[in-house]
Amino acid sequence: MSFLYRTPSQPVPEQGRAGVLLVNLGTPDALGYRAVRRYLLEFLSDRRVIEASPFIWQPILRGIVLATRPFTSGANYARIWDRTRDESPLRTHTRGQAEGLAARLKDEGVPVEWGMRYGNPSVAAAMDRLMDAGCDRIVVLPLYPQYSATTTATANDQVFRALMELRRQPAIRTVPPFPDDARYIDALSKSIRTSLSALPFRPQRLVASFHGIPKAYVEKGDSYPQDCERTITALRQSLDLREEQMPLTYQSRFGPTEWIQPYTAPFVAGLPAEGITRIAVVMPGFMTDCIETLDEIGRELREEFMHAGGEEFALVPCLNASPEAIDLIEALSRDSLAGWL
Ligand SMILES: C=CC1=C(C)c2cc3[nH]c(cc4nc(cc5[nH]c(cc1n2)c(C)c5CCC(=O)O)C(CCC(=O)O)=C4C)c(C)c3C=C
Ligand SMILES: [Fe+2]
Ligand SMILES: [Fe+2]
Repeated sequence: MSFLYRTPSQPVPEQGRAGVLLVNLGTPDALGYRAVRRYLLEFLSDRRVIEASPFIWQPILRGIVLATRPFTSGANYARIWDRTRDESPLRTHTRGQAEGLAARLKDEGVPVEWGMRYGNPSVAAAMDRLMDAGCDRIVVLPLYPQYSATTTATANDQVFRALMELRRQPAIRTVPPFPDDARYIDALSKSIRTSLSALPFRPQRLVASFHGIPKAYVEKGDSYPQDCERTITALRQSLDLREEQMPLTYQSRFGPTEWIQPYTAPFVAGLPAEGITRIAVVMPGFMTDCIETLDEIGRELREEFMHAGGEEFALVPCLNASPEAIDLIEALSRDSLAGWL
């Protein structure tokens, strides 16, 4: 294999061709220690995710963390795994979003591919397929509404890493984050209203839980919490809810350092003591359901809330491949395809 080894199998049409690449986080290929370990090793070796010096972090990762975490995470993945498709929900829903978008863009001859920052299908393979379809310009849509260096930036890094191996590079447009885009807020509002109206109880609180990041990253300039604030402010306005009725919290803390607060779990566990025993939880930062929404919130947090005296707990599903999600993804893609069709 030589440097600059990838050459597309199809020529670019004379008038050029645009394609769209959806990029999501990634998920293990299978259940079991080896597959979960491989995924966690790649994920947690990303220096945008763990900024500590690799000389200090890699021995800890390869020693303590990967000796234990694949077992605990693997048990959690086993609870949410789709046994029929033999894959995790994040992969199913990401594929569903790509297929939904492909159907919308088919008549205009715009191919759509999807790739994962960690694991499979890889971003490089997805890029190859677009180039093989004759694309010379690609819209990259990282599936994160709120910007973070730990997600959006590393997804884009992976795209540009793939470009480094191409003799003939396509033009790239990366879709900006969309924390308070009206079309995103509308899709969320609609999905929340539908979920809440089907509940057999009336929640006293609609808790919004976003994935957290280390506080130090924010102090160094990651604008992620500002984007989460923009989302929640727009969402409260759209649903006509006050701050107290729809509090903002952060979940999924990893490691011993301080992360951005308030933390979802203690916040929710403290609600019954204040007379709040019926809640619904929405996770607007996740475009697809995954281990963090279905297991950490849907199981773990539910148990903690009930144990603390809660009576009713509902989970609002993520947008996944719903028609509202496809409308949103299509609109965002078309913004960046402008002038290319
Ligand atoms: C320092 C560690 C981590 C940071 C920073 C982080 C940021 C971050 N992550 C998401 C979205 C997802 N994370 C998911 C899983 C997951 N996240 C971490 C760690 C950090 N995330 C780990 C170790 C894991 C693996 C699961 C586990 O072992 O607990 C997922 C789900 C993947 C799946 O397969 O279902 C998503 C999605 C965001 C949005 C974010 C920062 C804004
Ligand atoms: Fe994460
Ligand atoms: Fe988690």
